[in-house]
Amino acid sequence: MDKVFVQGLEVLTTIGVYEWEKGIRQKIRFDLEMGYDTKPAALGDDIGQALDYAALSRKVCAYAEQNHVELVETMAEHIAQLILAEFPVKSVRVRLTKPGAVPNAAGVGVEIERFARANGVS
Ligand SMILES: Nc1nc2c(c(=O)[nH]1)N=C([C@H](O)[C@@H](O)CO)CN2
Repeated sequence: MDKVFVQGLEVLTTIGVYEWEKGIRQKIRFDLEMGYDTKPAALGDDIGQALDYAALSRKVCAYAEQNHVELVETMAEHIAQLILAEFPVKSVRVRLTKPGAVPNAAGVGVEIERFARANGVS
């Protein structure tokens, strides 16, 4: 399956399990990979048949900025379900990194993969 990806998409949001985290915004980073047939867009050289990674990135940023959760797991799941619901993709892989959350680690986080249902509804 072809893939369309977005790498290193950074968002400032309120996320964390500790009280001190609930009053601040922290940076999170998304690496996204969508299963999508790119051939029709390529044959027609047509953005209308492409998975528009700019539009997708805007939706992800808006959601992550405006919705505050405790766990990186929760945010990753919400983003995966948002993409499956709003874009005609076959699958989505979401890697969410929280840089600087753990001293001496460059980043921590989760990576999940979710699939569209067979009938195209997620
Ligand atoms: N599996 C997880 N472990 C932890 C999380 C999380 O979201 N998932 N979050 C925290 C704190 O919010 C941490 O990021 C603050 O430094 C701790 N462990």
